[in-house]
Amino acid sequence: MSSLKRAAILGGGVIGGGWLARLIENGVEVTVYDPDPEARRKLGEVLANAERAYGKLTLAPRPAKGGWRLAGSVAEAVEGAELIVEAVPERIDLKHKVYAEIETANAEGIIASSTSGYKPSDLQKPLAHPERLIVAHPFNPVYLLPLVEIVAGERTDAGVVERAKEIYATIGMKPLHIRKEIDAFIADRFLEAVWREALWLVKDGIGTTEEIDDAIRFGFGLRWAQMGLFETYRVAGGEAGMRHFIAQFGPCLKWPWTKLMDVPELTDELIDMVADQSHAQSGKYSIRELERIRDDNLVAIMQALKANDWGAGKVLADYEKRLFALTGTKAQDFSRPFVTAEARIPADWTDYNGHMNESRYGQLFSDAADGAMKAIGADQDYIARGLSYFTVEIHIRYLDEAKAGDRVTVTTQVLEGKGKKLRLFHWMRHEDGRLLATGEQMLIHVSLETRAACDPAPAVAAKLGEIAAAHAALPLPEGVGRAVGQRP
Ligand SMILES: NC(=O)C1=CN([C@@H]2O[C@H](COP(=O)(O)OP(=O)(O)OC[C@H]3O[C@@H](n4cnc5c(N)ncnc54)[C@H](O)[C@@H]3O)[C@@H](O)[C@H]2O)C=CC1
Ligand SMILES: C[N+](C)(C)CC(=O)CC(=O)[O-]
Repeated sequence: MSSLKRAAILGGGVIGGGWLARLIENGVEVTVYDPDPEARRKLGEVLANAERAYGKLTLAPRPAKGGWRLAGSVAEAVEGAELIVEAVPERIDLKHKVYAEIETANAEGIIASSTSGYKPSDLQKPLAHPERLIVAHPFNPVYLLPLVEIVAGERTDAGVVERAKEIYATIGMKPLHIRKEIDAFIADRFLEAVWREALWLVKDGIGTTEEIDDAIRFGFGLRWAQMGLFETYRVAGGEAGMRHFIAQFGPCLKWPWTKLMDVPELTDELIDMVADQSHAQSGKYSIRELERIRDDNLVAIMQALKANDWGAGKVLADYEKRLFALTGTKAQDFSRPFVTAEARIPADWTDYNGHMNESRYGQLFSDAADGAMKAIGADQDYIARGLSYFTVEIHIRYLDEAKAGDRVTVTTQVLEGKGKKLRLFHWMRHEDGRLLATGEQMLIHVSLETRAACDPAPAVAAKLGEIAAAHAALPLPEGVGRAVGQRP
């Protein structure tokens, strides 16, 4: 889906692994370099968690997963890559060393540093081609959180910034262009402030790590996830909004409500205190388990926000719209059964029998009916004009099992398409062509205003008539007109 075909990742740790997952889940081929002998195992575990989370996040038809491999050197990894993601540890000498190695093998790819705080002008200083370096600062888990802060250095080419923004948008992200360079950009200045304050609160014995986390997650953390800070405080000002808020709470800014001017020294005693409290708080889970808990919660939050077309949920909705539009524009031969739905089965579609639950077959056939409606021009715009189709009957035959992660495709034949009636026959197949289920479905064209049956608009009737006439020449599908309990 992304016009980006090939990327390289240097550093396959927490952030490099997250980038790898996001890129391959969007069909990009990736080569990774990481000197850690454990890199393959660690990346494999991150990718398994990411696949699970992505499957829950969206059902939109994503492209076939991109492949990935480990390279033996930086030079080997970056060869031919359009995007070079640098995710090595936060040390500028190391980053400069890696850039020098990149320059021996790749002169054109965008170098996108994941740095949490170095200014791009400092990062690009020793480069022969500094114009192609940007900061693209992501947030953990990179495969789920949409924000990426894009920062250009003094010598970055404006075209590189634009191309990078386009790439990140197509892989489901929200590129936020930070127009002025500053250490730690926007988000990390915040996180750093909160982190410093929290360390003081632990050191001074005001709260444990768990109590501090509770203060965030039961209260303002929920507000921040959906409205940020300024909008939240505007609302907190009541009807008089921001001006009243500042009038009321402005004086506190001069009271001793923060320790931000001072940083607690990271003594062994403080480190032990934080680490021990953190272990008491959540040591019963492994890090991978905690990642899965975090991912499930993030998916639920983003889906809730999507339902409200708001914030991170709107980014998800726009990403899905783009994916659906791409499927819609695929050239199809409508004289034969055509593709109406595609999906990779998410883990939570499976049930206690260890396979896709029966209700999800119905969901996929419902998606297929939407695909057929789109094919005849009964799309979102048409529905917005007050016309649509309602399903009045469906008969499903469950012929095989599908497991989490399986890719399935539905093709559809129009059995009848005249006047108000639309009768469809769907085949759901595994990737290798094995039949998984069939569905025969009757839909009736309706006015959404009167909720009663009516004829379709002329353009839809004409397109449907064209496809129905072509399909009338095809043999009737095996299984048409089947009733429950009927033997073959
Ligand atoms: N962990 C976080 O929450 C975030 C980190 N970042 C930034 O991402 C970058 C990477 O951080 P993490 O992934 O957290 O670190 P990490 O320690 O998890 O991973 C770094 C990886 O780089 C590898 N590495 C070391 N030298 C290398 C070299 N010469 N070439 C290739 N790989 C090499 C290491 O083996 C390791 O696997 C840093 O710049 C950091 O500031 C950005 C956003 C969030
Ligand atoms: C702690 N940190 C500075 C590495 C955090 C980030 O850079 C972003 C994040 O994911 O929190």
